[in-house]
Amino acid sequence: MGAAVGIVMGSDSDWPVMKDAADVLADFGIETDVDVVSAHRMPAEMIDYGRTAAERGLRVIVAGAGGAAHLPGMLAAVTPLPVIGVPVPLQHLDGMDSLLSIVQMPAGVPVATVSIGGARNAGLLAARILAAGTDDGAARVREQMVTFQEGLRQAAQEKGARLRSQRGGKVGFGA
Ligand SMILES: Nc1c(C(=O)O)ncn1[C@@H]1O[C@H](COP(=O)(O)O)[C@@H](O)[C@H]1O
Repeated sequence: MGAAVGIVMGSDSDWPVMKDAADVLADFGIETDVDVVSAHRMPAEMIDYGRTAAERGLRVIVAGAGGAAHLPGMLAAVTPLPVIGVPVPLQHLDGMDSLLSIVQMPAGVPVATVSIGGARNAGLLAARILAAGTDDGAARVREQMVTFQEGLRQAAQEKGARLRSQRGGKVGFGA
């Protein structure tokens, strides 16, 4: 089977952030296709990528960009697939520029925007979108997600236990 999730970014300089999306999807055994696609610098190829994404078998696109981040919104304009936008923080403005560029989409063209630098959550959201299907593959991802969530619950409980023991039992509900 080909890649179900396309991970694209405006430049290879975004990869240290965007890698987290690829890594968590690999943990779920979900195949990804990674590339640099820039709305600003290669508009024709970007439109082509978005227009052909669904027919190439992609089911979700994760798009990250920094600064004036038009890439996620422009992809959402030309594909019927769900697009998850990742604001990439740059040296100036700490990613606020990118966040506001991605999140403030006009009505009719949704981009699901995660937090600044939140590529791991973008990957997890892509997995959840795939898990919402009715096929066997979706059921498999759903089961894995439940196991993943159980891991989060256990880790949070351990954090509480550690803190309570450091404080001699003086924190926690009703302390
Ligand atoms: N925001 C965009 C777009 C776009 O939205 O089309 N294309 C490149 N970029 C961003 O420019 C930043 C600097 O890129 P360089 O490091 O290549 O100079 C990157 O964060 C990229 O996502």
